[in-house]
Amino acid sequence: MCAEFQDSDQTMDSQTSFVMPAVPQVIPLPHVFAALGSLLLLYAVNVLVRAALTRRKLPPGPPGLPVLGNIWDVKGKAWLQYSAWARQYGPIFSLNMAGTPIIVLNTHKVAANLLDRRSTIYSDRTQSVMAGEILTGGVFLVFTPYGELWRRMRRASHEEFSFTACKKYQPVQTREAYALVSDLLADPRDWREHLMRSAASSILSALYGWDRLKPDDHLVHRIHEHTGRIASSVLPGRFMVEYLPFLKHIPSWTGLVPWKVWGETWHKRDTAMFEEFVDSTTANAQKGDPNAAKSFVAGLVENQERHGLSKKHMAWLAGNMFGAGAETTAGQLIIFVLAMILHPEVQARAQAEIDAVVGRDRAPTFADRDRLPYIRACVRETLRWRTVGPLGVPRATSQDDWYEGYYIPKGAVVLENIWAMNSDPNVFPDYNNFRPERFLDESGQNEIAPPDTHNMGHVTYGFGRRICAGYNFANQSLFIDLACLLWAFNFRKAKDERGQEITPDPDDMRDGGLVVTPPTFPCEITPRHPDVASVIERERMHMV
Ligand code: HEM
Repeated sequence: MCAEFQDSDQTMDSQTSFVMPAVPQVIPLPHVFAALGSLLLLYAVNVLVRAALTRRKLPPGPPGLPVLGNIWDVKGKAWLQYSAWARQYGPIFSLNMAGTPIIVLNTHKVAANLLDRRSTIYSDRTQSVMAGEILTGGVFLVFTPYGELWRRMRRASHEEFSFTACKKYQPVQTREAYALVSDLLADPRDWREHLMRSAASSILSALYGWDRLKPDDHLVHRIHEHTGRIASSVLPGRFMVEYLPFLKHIPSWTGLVPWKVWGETWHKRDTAMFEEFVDSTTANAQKGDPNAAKSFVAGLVENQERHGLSKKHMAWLAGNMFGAGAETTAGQLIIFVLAMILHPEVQARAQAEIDAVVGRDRAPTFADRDRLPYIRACVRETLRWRTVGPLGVPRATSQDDWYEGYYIPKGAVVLENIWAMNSDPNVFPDYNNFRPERFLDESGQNEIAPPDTHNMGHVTYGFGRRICAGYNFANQSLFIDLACLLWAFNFRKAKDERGQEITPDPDDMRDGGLVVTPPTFPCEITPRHPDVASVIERERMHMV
């Protein structure tokens, strides 16, 4: 990490060296009464609204309790519960969350018909007061309501992350992939940590032009804390203000809303941190640092006027890219390792392709991509087989709509059941198998994809105007990482103390708040040939 970041970070800490208010654990009695009163009022309104809604025909769904509806019906792994309901109620079903309708879309066709083809109605997000308004000040792209500001930020991020623009990040992504190979050679046991660090480092380098991150870098720690704060603040039940939004209007100075003071204070601190990153990147680019000059932030600053974004907007846009891109990409890499140890036949075929095209005297590069169709198919299959975001990011409708005779009211929450679509037996009869060749034509050279999957073969990046803003970058990261990992290593099941193979359960996926990943599992990672270390060190030297 360059000195400017460390210095400026210390300055910021010393300026804000106060004790952060704790989030209140005990709620004062008057609040409780106010809350109960409001809840009763809310229920009464909900009953009336619900009664009005059911006169029109919502999509079918599980019956639920009077007034409260289905709020207690979704337990544990929601994507599995939704997929079971999809089998029972069909491609589109609805739930009643105490008056708020939730519409769940379960097939490619219905999701594409609504989210892609009627995107003006389905591109808003549900609003979270703490995460969307207080902690991130309304400028976090993932949560920003569908409107003018979202459009400006999205256009700016597209210019920096389009398929063509993303090519400028290939050198840092290659550098990170080679560094990952070195880390795994030195310390294969901590493989999961290395994958996480590598994904974070790759995206931070692209955003700010930073050098490779060290494992204990304090800035990464701070940014991860920021992401964790946002992820935990959207958990249901964490803040009462989500159920009683009028509470947000109580001024902070009254001392009655310590949770608001907490959120506002962190918003100020995070804004200062992200703005500092913009300043340092701009300074480094002006000094002639080539990575800073090519970075996402340098691009934003250069076109700031045309994009119509303030410094704060740009700072948060970059911060959001990290939050949305680091753990998701790392999670898919972990899923890939799981697939490799459970499907050695796929691993062998992928390695044969790499040996034929790349050989052993050099490591893979992006220039090999066109000649590695099976590796490209492995990327697609990794994203289809298990996904870090099985239900995507919730949408909200911005006006009433009707679809195949069903009424979808304005303000309904809409969920894309990516899990059900990626494992639809009508589209992928052997959906539980990891079989990359499903995405190749008979020649084995060209990619094929089922309809309504945006030519990707899976819908893991979502749909329509709010489709993942970083998918080109993620696809590039996954390609170069998979190619280098398969070039360098054999992945096998680890053995226990009695010499028995340990087989991880591919269905054991855990919800970590931000991403869904397999729990930690042991894995044996060994170099494929004696020259891996010397070749990768030589490649890394050439990159400096
Ligand atoms: C394999 C890794 C990734 C997966 C599986 C993933 C998945 C998703 C999904 C499902 C959404 C919601 C789409 C929707 O509403 O239909 C999303 C949104 C988003 N993603 Fe990704 N993502 C990944 C990597 C990245 C990366 C690397 C970046 C940044 C460089 C990124 C930035 C974003 C942003 C900013 C949004 C919000 C877009 C908006 O609301 O307009 N993602 N992503």
